[in-house]
Amino acid sequence: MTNERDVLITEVALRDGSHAIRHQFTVKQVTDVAKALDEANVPFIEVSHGDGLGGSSLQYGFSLTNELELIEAAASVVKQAKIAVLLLPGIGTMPDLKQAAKLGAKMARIATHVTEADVSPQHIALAKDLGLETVGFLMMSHMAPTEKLVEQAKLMESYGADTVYVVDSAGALLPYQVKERIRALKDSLKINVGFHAHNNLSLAMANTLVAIEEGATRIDGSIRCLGAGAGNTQTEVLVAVLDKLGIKTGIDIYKMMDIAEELVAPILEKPQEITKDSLVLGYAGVYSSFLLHAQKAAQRFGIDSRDILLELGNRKVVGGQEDMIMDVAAEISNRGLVHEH
Ligand SMILES: CC[C@H](O)CC(=O)C(=O)O
Ligand SMILES: [Mn+2]
Repeated sequence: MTNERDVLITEVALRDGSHAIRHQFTVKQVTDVAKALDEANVPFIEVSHGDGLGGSSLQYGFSLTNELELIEAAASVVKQAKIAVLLLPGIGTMPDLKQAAKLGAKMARIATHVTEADVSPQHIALAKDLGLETVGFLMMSHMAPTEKLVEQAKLMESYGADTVYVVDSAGALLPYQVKERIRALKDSLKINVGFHAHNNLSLAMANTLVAIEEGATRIDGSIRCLGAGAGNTQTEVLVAVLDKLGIKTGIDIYKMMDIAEELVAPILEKPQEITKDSLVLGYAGVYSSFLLHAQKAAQRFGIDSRDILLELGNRKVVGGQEDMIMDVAAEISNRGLVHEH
């Protein structure tokens, strides 16, 4: 395979996909998938709890396997790929990042809400000090106007990030909105621009292509759509589409198809598709990682999960406010009782 790449893909199934399987990855699953992705020449493979380093908790869901063990295992089987880790300041800590680097992580993605880049300077600086390739990851990008996004991206650039990502956490952005955001970042930043999609409105591929057209060179995908909500841009499909467009990823399409079919499909509890709930995530602009939490709350209170998700969207609830999901479910359920009597 060639190492000539126009676009550098980060495969996120072993991190974003953790949400979809309730953080139940085993060491064997992670090593098998990471080794195969490495052999397919994927340049970056992200491994962490779905909510990033330190995410294993009552609030976000306990991991079956300690993520540090998963990171170490993945790092031990890759030859050319770099292992990336996600860190949300406030969930993960500086010691977590140091430990991940010691175990073989080579890229740190520091994620904040789109209006809160100013919580990330210490983490970005530490990642750089550790010699890691450093990415600023602006989540829920649909919630801020483009000027705000640019302001926040510039902050991350000033802290030392090598790349800033527009992250469509809810899968809520429409193609023209992606176009405007990526173009504005390309016009305002000197560093790389990246894009991370969720497929809740079936727009992940279209949005990713628009982002690339506007100059994004760092792109996330999840193989077999193993990501939160309806998953991300499906990596093996993206690799094929980019190949048809003459855009080089350096990734082996046949190997990616085989990994999707033979290694990743069996990990899924059910095939990834746009269900009524994942559609509502995109429609209402809700964090994709809230999906299973909302379904659990709906079951507990005997209510429709779509009502919970719509209300979370109305309230503009963001990452870190997972406890609101139960609160909202309880309120909806109480309101229901009031109506009945
Ligand atoms: C909770 C972290 C989140 O899953 C990061 C991410 O992939 C996103 O915001 O889309
Ligand atoms: Mn995501």
